[in-house]
Amino acid sequence: MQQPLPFLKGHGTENDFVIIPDPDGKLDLSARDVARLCDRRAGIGGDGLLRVVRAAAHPEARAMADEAEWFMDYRNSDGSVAEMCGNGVRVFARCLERFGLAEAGDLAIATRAGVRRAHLAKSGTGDAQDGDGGVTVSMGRAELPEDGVTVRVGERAWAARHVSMGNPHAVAFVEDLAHAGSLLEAPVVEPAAAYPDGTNVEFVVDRGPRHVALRVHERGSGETRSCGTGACAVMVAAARRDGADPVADGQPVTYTVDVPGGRLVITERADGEIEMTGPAVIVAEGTVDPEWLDGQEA
Ligand SMILES: N[C@@H](CCC[C@H](N)C(=O)O)C(=O)O
Repeated sequence: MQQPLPFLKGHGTENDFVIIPDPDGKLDLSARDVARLCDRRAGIGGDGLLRVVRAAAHPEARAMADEAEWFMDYRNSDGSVAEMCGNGVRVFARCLERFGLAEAGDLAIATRAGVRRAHLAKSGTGDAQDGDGGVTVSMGRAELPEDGVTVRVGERAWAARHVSMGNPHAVAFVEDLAHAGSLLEAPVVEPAAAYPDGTNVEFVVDRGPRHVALRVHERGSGETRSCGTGACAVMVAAARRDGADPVADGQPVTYTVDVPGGRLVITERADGEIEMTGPAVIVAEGTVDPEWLDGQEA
């Protein structure tokens, strides 16, 4: 890489991202490059990376280009690719506004899990957390395979619910979030065959009626301060546990989901579509030294 590489840094409920604009899809960011950029000590630092690419310029998104101009190429902090990132898609929408590539209002974003539709409140309106406008995203429908899954941390084990939000989740209701321990290592999820590509794991407690709190261990990133797809998976698992099924009942249901880094409000509509609202904040912008990125030192 010869030229300084522009980047932004942003977060949604403290799930933080390095954002790299690459409209024409010219950059070849290897897993190693991503891991170096996301390194909190030797790099910029982030739970993941969002590359902003025109859908028409990316082989995985070309088929969506008629519906969505921009593709969110999301990578976990270890460099692995994931299908979807819920906090990331809000921050991505905020970035498009920041770059002048989209205006506040409605916009479609292509992801590996399909097109997601976002509604951006105008920046600086002060009508959401962090002094910035909130973003609402239609996250698609949840899938709930009926396979029995167990999550284990040390000596403790919980029955968990398998939920797909385009990416995989195992949701375990626990008595105390501290029971999940340090989460420095990935929880053991069994049977492993239920998740051939690994999984994100959420631990959930009740806070009140239709109000829960979670901790999450993310595939490819470790414990993070928030996971948007995870919060949606938790919302749906909690609703089913509480006997609510909006498609069957013809009634939408809304849960408040607290995460270590803030709060998300999530509605499952009567047509099954899940809508998540939360903050999306850009905190910095700069350039990466190409010599550092290309260098050999770890
Ligand atoms: N933090 C994200 C999820 C990112 C992807 C996840 N780690 C995976 O591998 O599926 C979110 O906000 O949804």
